[in-house]
Amino acid sequence: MSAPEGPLVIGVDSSTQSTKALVVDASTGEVVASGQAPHTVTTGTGRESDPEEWWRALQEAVARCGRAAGEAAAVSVAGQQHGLVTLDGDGRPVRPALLWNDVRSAPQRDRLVAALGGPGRWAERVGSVPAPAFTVTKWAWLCENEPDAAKSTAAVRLPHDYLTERLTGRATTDRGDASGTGWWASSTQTYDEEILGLAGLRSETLPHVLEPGEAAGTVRGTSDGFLTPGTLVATGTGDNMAAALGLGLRPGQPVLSLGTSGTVYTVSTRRPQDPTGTVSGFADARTDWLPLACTLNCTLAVDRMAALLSRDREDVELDGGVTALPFLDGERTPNLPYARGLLTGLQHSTTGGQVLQASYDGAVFALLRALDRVLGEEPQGAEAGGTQTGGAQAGGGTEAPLTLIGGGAKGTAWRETVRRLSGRAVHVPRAEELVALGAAAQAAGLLLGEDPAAVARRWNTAAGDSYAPVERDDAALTRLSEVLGDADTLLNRSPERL
Ligand SMILES: Nc1ncnc2c1ncn2[C@@H]1O[C@H](COP(=O)(O)OP(=O)(O)O)[C@@H](O)[C@H]1O
Ligand SMILES: O=C(CO)[C@@H](O)[C@H](O)COP(=O)(O)O
Repeated sequence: MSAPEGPLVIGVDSSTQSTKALVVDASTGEVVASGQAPHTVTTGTGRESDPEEWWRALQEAVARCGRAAGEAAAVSVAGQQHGLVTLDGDGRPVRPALLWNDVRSAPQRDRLVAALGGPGRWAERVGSVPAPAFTVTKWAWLCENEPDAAKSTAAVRLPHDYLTERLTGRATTDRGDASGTGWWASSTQTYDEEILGLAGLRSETLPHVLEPGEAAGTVRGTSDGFLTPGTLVATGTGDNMAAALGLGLRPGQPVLSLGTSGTVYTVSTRRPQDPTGTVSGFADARTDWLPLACTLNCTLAVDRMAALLSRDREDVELDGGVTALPFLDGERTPNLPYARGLLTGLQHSTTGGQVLQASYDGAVFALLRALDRVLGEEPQGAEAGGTQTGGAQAGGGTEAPLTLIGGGAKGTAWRETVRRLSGRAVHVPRAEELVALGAAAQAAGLLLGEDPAAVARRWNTAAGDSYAPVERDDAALTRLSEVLGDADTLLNRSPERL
């Protein structure tokens, strides 16, 4: 590896399953070192992680980058969105963080939506109709179910806020991640006092929202020595906002992220306001917007099905006539918090490979159903000929290709399922860890005084392999739509009847 041409920066992705750190040459975008450390996520009725473990994992992942990490001039931390981190007066976690994929706050979500005046009011004011994934519903759940923990809470942070504050000692966040809380209003770009009142949260417990391009601070001497004191710290942001930076995404370009969560999103110049709640109207990490739909059941659900079938994740078979809706954790898109996995169409002739392929189909179908609505949020991004179940007409035509990122993008079965069910061209960047790369671009932008998306484009991070459109499998899409409709009662069964 050649000697770095420019200053080094560090990008961190503290996501659901692990922390990934990249040391990047700010001039060329070359990844000169990388490190990863796992997280523990509870698997009971809730989904929780210990913020202190995230901090240890960050230190471990950066330490695994070796000496180059100590030479970095700037760092940025991107994190899984929405997580509720509650800190006591000494900055210590009051309890484990409630994660984005914990759906226990579904009842509180329903009550909060009604209390403000219904989905339309939320969409217009906040940009999103909150899902149980949102921080505001989790806080309401905590107040009702663990009042002592709520009373002990002196500060509320998102995952990336918590880690950035451990570095700098300052309580800050950014508009991108703030837009996933449910109490930051995209209409005013401020915390919404009425919503905070409905949730019973004091605004003084929240961090300051930095402007895009501002510094969160510098690494303080007491940051356990794994980074050089005085290193610049950028705002950080949510993981999907960081990935958009990492791709240097332009308005209207659709992205499908296949990670622990599945997400479909684009950058939009128009503030999203979807009253159906399918599209969350997030802010991006710059000055635009990030209309996004998210599924709870993506790579982990399909991996679980592969394990149940004792099959390798690539060992699939097509055309089995089997239909699976792998909603093992409940589902967010569509909004089915109490759903469980559903399999139908099984016959004596059905094979394990067909069941596994059906699981991929169900997971990708749930994402593609939202694609048109996501793209419809961008004036010039609205694409001709889109349909509810997959976007473009067969053959792709003039539509922008679907950019595929996340761990699942490395898989052939995932990629081919997206091609077959979308009928669109698919582009897979060679760069991995786009979230961490986006955080690195943000750090480089702060250091060099550049737009981070322009930095990513200068680094040519989106370079990769393109796959031509194939005939869209309309029969599979129709079958999936019909099963989803016919199973509505089953998928909405209340928790006590599960
Ligand atoms: N080669 C691969 N083929 C298919 N899937 C993969 C491959 N490598 C990793 N994955 C999937 O990627 C997932 C992790 O994706 P990632 O984006 O890193 O997660 P996170 O959302 O936590 O950041 C794993 O759950 C795994 O199922
Ligand atoms: O909830 C969302 C987006 O609204 C998720 O995308 C989380 O941000 C988790 O991200 P990953 O850990 O799957 O990357």
